[in-house]
Amino acid sequence: MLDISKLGEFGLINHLTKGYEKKNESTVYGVGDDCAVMHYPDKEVLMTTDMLMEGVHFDLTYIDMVHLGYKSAMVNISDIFAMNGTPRQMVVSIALSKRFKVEDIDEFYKGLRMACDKWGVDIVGGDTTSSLTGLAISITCIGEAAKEEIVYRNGAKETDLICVSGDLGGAYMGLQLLEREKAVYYGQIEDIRKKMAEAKANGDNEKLALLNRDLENMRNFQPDFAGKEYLLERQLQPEARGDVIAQLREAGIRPTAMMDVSDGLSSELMHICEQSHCGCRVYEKNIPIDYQTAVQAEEFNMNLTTCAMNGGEDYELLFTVPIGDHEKIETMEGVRQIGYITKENLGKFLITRDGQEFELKAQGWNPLKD
Ligand SMILES: Nc1ncnc2c1ncn2[C@@H]1O[C@H](COP(=O)(O)OP(=O)(O)O)[C@@H](O)[C@H]1O
Ligand SMILES: Cc1ncc(C[n+]2csc(CCOP(=O)(O)OP(=O)(O)O)c2C)c(N)n1
Ligand SMILES: [Mg+2]
Repeated sequence: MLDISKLGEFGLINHLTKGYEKKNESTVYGVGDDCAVMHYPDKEVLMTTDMLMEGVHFDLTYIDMVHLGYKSAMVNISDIFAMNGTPRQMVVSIALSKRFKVEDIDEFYKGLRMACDKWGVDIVGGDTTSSLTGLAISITCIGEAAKEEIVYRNGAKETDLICVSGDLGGAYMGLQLLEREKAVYYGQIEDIRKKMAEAKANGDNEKLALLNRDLENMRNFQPDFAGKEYLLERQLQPEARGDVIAQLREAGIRPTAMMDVSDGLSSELMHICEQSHCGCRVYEKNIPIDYQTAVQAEEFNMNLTTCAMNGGEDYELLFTVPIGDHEKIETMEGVRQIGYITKENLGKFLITRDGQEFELKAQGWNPLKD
C-alpha cells in the first residue's frame, strides 16, 4: 500500500489524471491549468454540485471506494438529467484523512470513471486536500441543453399527470439492511470482548485463547444478504436515469416539470407543487415498489408506503406531463402514472388503498436534522 505523502499533492493528481482523453467537443481544456475551459456556442449551460461527507452521506464500513466513486458521480449526473439536459463535464474535489492510501483513491477514481464513461462525461478538474476527520467529497457536474428543452420544477399545470420512473424505497431498505448487518457485526464483537474481560478477570487463559480466535474469525464475518441483492444495488450503485430521458425524447414527450428523487417522493412532490403553485393527488396503489422492498419492509415491520414516500436515494425521475400524453406514457416501460396535478387550494394529498386522504408531509431524509 502506497502512502499518499510519498506522491505529494501534485504527484497524486498526476497519478489520477494522466493519459486522460476527453470525450466532448465542449471540453476545450481539462486538468492542468488554473481553470478548465469549456465551449458551449449555442446551448444553455447547466451546473449542479453536491457534497458527500463520511458519516453523514456514506459509511465506509459498508460501501467500498469503487461504489462510492460511482455513486458520487451518478447522483450529480442525475441532477443534469433531471433538467432534461446532457451531462458533459465534472470537477471532483476530495479531502482525505491520513488513513487513505493511494490504492483507495485509485479505487474511488475507478468508480468515478465507470459512471462518467457510461454517460460520456469528462473529468476536467477538481481539488485535492487533506482532512483531519473523515473523507469529504464535492462534485460539480456541468451539462448542456437547448433553451427550449430545459425542464424546471415550476412548470406543472392543473390536470397534468404525475409520473415516476423505476421503483421507490429500495435504496432506503438497502440502507436499513446494511445498518442491521453492521449492528449484528459490532454486537458480536462486543459480546466476545465482554467474555474476554471476564476470562481475564478469572485468569482463565484457555478460554481467553479461544475467544481471541473467535475475535480473529470475525474478520471473515459474512453478512446475510441472500435474496436481497437488488436492495443493496439500489443503495450502493444507483443509476442516473438518462435512459428515461432518451425514452421520453423518442416518444416526443416533453415533461412540464421534473426533478430527481433524492430525498424521497413526498418531499420532491412538495417541491414541484410549491414551485408550480399547484396541488396534487397521488394514489398509494400506483406507487411502484419492488417485490424485495416489500418483503424487507415486512421483515423489518415497517410501513411499506412510508418507506417508498420518504426513503430517499432512489435517483428516479419524478415528472409531470400534459394529460394528452396519457397513452404514450402508458406504453413506456418502467414509467408509472401515480396521480395528477390539481389547483393549489385543493392541497397535496396521498390517497390510500382504502380511500383515505392524507396531506403530504416532507418527512424525507434531512442531513441538518438532529
Ligand atoms: N450553500 C448554498 N449556497 C447557495 N445555493 C445553495 C446552497 N446549497 C444549496 N443551494 C441551492 O439550493 C437549491 C436546492 O438544493 P438541493 O436541495 O441540494 O438540490 P438537489 O436535491 O438537486 O441537490 C439548489 O438550487 C442549490 O444549488
Ligand atoms: C451513512 C449513511 N447515512 C445516511 C444515508 C442516507 N442518505 C445519504 S444521501 C441521502 C439523500 C440525499 O442527500 P442530500 O445531501 O440531501 O442531497 P441532495 O438532496 O442535495 O441531492 C440519503 C437519504 C446513507 N446512504 N448513508
Ligand atoms: Mg444538493
